[in-house]
Amino acid sequence: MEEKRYYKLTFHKSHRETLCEKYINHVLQEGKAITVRNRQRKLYINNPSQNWGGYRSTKWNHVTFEHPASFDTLAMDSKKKEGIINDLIKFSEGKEYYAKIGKAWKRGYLLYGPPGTGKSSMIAAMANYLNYDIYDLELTTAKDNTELRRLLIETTSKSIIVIEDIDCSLDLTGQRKKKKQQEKDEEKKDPASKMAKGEEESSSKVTLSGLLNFIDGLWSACGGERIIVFTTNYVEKLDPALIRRGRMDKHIEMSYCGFEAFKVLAKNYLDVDSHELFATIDHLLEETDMTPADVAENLMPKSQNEDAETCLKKLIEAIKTAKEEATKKAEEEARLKAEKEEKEKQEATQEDVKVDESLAKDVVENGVDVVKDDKTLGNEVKENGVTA
Ligand SMILES: Nc1ncnc2c1ncn2[C@@H]1O[C@H](COP(=O)(O)OP(=O)(O)OP(=O)(O)O)[C@@H](O)[C@H]1O
Repeated sequence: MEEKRYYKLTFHKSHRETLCEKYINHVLQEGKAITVRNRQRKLYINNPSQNWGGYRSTKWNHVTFEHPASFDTLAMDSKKKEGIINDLIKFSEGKEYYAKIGKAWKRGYLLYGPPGTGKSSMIAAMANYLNYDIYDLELTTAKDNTELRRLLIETTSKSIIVIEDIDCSLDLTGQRKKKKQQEKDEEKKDPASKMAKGEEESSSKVTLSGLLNFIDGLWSACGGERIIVFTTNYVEKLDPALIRRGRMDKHIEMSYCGFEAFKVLAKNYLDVDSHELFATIDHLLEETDMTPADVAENLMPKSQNEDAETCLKKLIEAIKTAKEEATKKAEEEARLKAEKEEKEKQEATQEDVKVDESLAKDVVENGVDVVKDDKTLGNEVKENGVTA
């Protein structure tokens, strides 16, 4: 049995009011805050449903969440960062507000940007900032919408539910309408294909509507205080229904490393606030797309002998190389494009020649017609002339 511990307070009766009204309340609130602060946060990962049955089995496996990322270590534009922090604070303190406006206490974030720009780091920073658990939902592991619902009902409040690379998880992209049309066309040609597909679909599919229901549905009102995060490298591929405001309330672009983001990394990795090489780096980063992950990798000292200056020089070389590669790539792309255009032009000319040839043939034939027509006309004129 849990040991019950207590403290005995002795005080003069003149302090009775202060003690009962203020002090005890303060102690209770501090106690709760300490419990929250010391709570070990967890990272949950969903189990495939064949492992759900049996003794002690669960839908989610968990490990202790110990990612060190924070908003201080996150390299991005400071105003943008501040905006996100304020948004999170407003959300986490918004219980009454959400109740007042009649909305479930949840918020959706869409994080998009190229690989290595810090989407995962941002999620970790959010969880650390708010002291929330993370549910890393692997959609392809869920067999269908019912399983998805059962998984979500088991999530607890004060949590971030993450679906990474949503564009790869399922066929939830803007392509679905085109694909449906294609399928319809195929079915018209081969009705048997419909049946085969039906079986396939029922064996494993979380659908777009299932996912939308997951975001909007009634379940999300149970317990509240949940953040839903989708990440993607290709925001333009996603179905607009999935990311419209109200579902994904805040869209956050994680972009290539700018000078401000670089300064955060330089401070974190090298403990340097300013350096004469900063101006060169600022200039180079303006012209070159480099992810914070690449910048960080170059800034990290690889041996005891590498000091801040060596690492900054290393970074300058890396950006220059990246710039050269980008230029070469752009030139190659331009060359291929020009080649393609030239080929298309030639094909069009050949097509024109063919058209000209067949036209010439027609003209020869039509020429005969014209002669014939002329004859007819001549006759008519003659006749008219006679009539006249
Ligand atoms: N904005 C950033 N601030 C600080 N570190 C970053 C940032 N972006 C990337 N990094 C560093 O690069 C590593 C990879 O970044 P991260 O996994 O967060 O990127 P990602 O955008 O989620 O990539 P992917 O799309 O491939 O999952 C991180 O561990 C971190 O060290």
